[in-house]
Amino acid sequence: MEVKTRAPGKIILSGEHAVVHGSTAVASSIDLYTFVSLRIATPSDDQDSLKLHLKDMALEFSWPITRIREAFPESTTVFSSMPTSCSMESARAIAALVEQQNIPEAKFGLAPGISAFLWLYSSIQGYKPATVVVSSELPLGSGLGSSAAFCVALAAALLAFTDSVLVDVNHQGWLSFGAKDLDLVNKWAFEGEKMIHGKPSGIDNTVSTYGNIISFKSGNLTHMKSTMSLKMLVTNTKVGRNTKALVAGVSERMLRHSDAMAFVFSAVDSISKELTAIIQSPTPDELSVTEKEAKIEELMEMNQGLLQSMGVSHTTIETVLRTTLKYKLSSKLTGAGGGGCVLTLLPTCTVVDKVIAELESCGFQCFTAGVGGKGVELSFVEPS
Ligand SMILES: Nc1ncnc2c1ncn2[C@@H]1O[C@H](COP(=O)(O)OP(=O)(O)OP(=O)(O)O)[C@@H](O)[C@H]1O
Ligand SMILES: C[C@@](O)(CCO)CC(=O)[O-]
Ligand SMILES: [Mg+2]
Repeated sequence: MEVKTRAPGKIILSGEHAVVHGSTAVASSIDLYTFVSLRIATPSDDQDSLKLHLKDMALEFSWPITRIREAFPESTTVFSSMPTSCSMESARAIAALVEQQNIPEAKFGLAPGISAFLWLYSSIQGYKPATVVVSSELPLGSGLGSSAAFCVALAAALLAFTDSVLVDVNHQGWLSFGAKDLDLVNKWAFEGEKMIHGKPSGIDNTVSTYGNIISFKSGNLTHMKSTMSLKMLVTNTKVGRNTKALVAGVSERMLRHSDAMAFVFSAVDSISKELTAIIQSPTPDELSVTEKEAKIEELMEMNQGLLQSMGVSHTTIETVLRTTLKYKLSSKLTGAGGGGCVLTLLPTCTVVDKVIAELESCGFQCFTAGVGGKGVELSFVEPS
């Protein structure tokens, strides 16, 4: 028996970085997914290793089960219902397991993801030989939550073969988890995110797990009932960056200028709260769709200004802002910034061809994202 899971990426409409420091943020899942398939080996497979295949990168890793057992002598599957943080000792053992794999230098950025995989696997499945295959529609390290989608899809697949969750193995097609099981997937995914981001707020794994549009503050999620359809253009500047380093940079600025940064974070909190109210306010009783869109655009511009003051914008992001403004469109970075992706609100009836052509002539890549779909799902596949 094999299980396949898919977990969506996300966009942050307002509040990235400030959310790490306790402000409200608003995020939505998008219709681009990371897929994980897990096949636990049976005795007839004669397999005594744990294999990880990163399909998009054409990379395959393999660890003898004896090495996994030595690295995690405490690990047993009884822990699968108790999400646990990776200890310093386990982190050292994982670093040694990753080092042995001789990752090509250009792909060193994958090491934190592989470490998260080893922690989640050994904690949830223990010492079983298995093959895990990962593929993704999301650009990695671009602000669309690839790390969270990876951890959520992985946690979901690993938990599907434990007694800690209740799933119907005979169901045909994509299947959702129950509410309690989603909570468990989310908690384990957060443990993985910690190994990739250092100090994540939890918003990315939460929106990838539950889907939809959410508002999030201090670890608490509120599902939003949007009364309008939001159309977003996503522009990938293709400038690589690392969320962990950017989050650490904002925290350092916070330590240097704590009073000023507290005001910045508080302003972001107000922006997210106002955005939450607009997205959910009934139409046309209060505001027309056009009025709502104009308000959202203004809030996005204000949020972008505050992100600049946190030090996480980038010259390429500024180029996207200037270009879209020529077409009277408002934009902000999304995710950790420092490059990566920029969001542009596309108000009703906007013609996008010209702005996309101009952005792509700068070497950027544009696409429109389906906003607010389902969260993580799973599907059981019979062996061929
Ligand atoms: N499909 C995948 N396969 C393997 N590793 C992955 C995959 N997706 C993400 N990762 C891991 O996550 C890292 C990228 O995470 P990072 O948090 O820096 O960017 P992001 O999640 O795409 O953006 P943001 O956090 O701003 O939304 C990769 O370098 C890798 O370690
Ligand atoms: C930059 C950040 O706010 C969002 C990254 O998508 C980090 C986090 O909340 O964990
Ligand atoms: Mg990430």
